[in-house]
Amino acid sequence: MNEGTLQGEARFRRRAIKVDEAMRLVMEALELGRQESVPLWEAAGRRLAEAVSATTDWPPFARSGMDGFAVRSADTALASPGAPATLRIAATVAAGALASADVAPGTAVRIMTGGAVPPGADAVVMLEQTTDAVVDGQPAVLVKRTAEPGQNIAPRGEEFRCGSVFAGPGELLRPGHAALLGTFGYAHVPVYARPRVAVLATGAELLPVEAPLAPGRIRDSNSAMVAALVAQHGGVPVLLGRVPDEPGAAAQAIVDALQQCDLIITTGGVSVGDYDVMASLLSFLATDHPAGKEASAASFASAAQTAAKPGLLPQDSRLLFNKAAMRPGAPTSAAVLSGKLLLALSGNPGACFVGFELFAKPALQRLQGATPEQAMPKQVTAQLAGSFTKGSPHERFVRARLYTENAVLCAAPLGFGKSSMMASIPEADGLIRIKAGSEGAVEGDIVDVIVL
Ligand SMILES: Nc1nc2c(c(=O)[nH]1)N[C@H]1C(S)=C(S)[C@@H](COP(=O)(O)OP(=O)(O)OC[C@H]3O[C@@H](n4cnc5c(N)ncnc54)[C@H](O)[C@@H]3O)O[C@H]1N2
Ligand code: MOO
Ligand SMILES: [Mg+2]
Repeated sequence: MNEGTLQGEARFRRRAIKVDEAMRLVMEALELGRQESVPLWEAAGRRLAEAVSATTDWPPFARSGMDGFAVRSADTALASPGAPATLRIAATVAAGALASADVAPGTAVRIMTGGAVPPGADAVVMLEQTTDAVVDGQPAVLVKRTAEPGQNIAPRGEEFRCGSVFAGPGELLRPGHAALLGTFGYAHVPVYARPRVAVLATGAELLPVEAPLAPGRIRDSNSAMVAALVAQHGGVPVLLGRVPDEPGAAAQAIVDALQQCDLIITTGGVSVGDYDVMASLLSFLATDHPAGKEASAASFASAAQTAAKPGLLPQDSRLLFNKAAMRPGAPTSAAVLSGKLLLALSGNPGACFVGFELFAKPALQRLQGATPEQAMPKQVTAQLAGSFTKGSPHERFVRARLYTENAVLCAAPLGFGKSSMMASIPEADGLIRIKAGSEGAVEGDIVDVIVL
């Protein structure tokens, strides 16, 4: 593939699809991700891959809820402060031990919180409601009140019956689940694996972060941002660095990424410029490509020098979209390559950020076990604080700060919000959706906002 064809393919006709449709296509293209077993200590924050159930009744034995005395409630039926019941102390039981004697009529067992209630007892009287005594030279206790049957005892199986399911596949594990998993002996937990996400920057102008600036060049900031977003949303970023706008290099990097990653994110080179390498590579999947789908697929394969890896492409490969009716990020593209999702985000940092939130974040959630509904961006309505005009007919995603005033959620558009700008990205709490076809929105309007 020479520069001439690259130019021709990049200019290949593209049809913009609505953002909601694009998000749906991405979601439909994804299967649930890989599963693995992780130590309990790492399980919180992951989604479960299999149902987990109680492996015993819980509590596993009748437990005392107080420090005090295990008694037969009938022995205390007539007790009062003036005429306490006198019970001989038959044994003492700490948590973790079993009493050496049962509670026979006229006796009590001294018991600590968490101790197993001995046979015979049906109530625990708290220490504060008793007085120590000695009767016939034997230790005894005076109980000054009637004990109700069951008082201060957690019966066996009160919370869980053995075998009952307490969390199902796809459920997001919270610290409370960790407590239950620990209780029921799950030292390892079946969860969805953290997806490995290839992060590849395209563009001959890009320098590594550590390099001094040179005329006309800039440092690659998208890789760092995308890697941070991937990690924030549960994935493992695999940094593939930068490739120049050269189809062979880009295709080879992508073919390598397919072998070690679950999802591929590229940035840059998706527009119609002479050197927009991703647009050119993806055009091979378009069914109405001038050269024909097969011919252009072959050109991708040869660009990637995949001869040594037969079968990797173009099986199970298709274009999902190569233009979305949105700004920023109109040229954002997505494809399935060898069964894996490739998201080609715009190089402009603002558009790259928005593209990640709309497409990559949901994809990461889905790969980690979320249902399509759970995976989609969380959207709320808010009152627009400040007006916003727009020129293009496309739907607009405006970086915004969110705050509440008089119990109303407000969204204030941030400055420096152009596609090429990044100053407002760190401050953004949400993306205001300004409807397609509108000329904008005015202060006080109720708008949809994607919460970041
Ligand atoms: N004639 C047209 N020109 C452009 C159109 C159009 O429709 N017709 N679309 C514009 C829109 S909208 C966008 S968005 C950009 C998309 O550009 P690309 O995705 O092709 O990205 P590049 O051309 O590679 O770079 C754009 C811009 O971003 C900088 N960049 C790229 N990669 C990085 C990186 N890793 N870190 C930091 N900055 C990066 C790059 O230097 C450019 O300044 O196209 C418009 N053009
Ligand atoms: O679609 Mo672009 O990100 O507006 O400049
Ligand atoms: Mg470009």
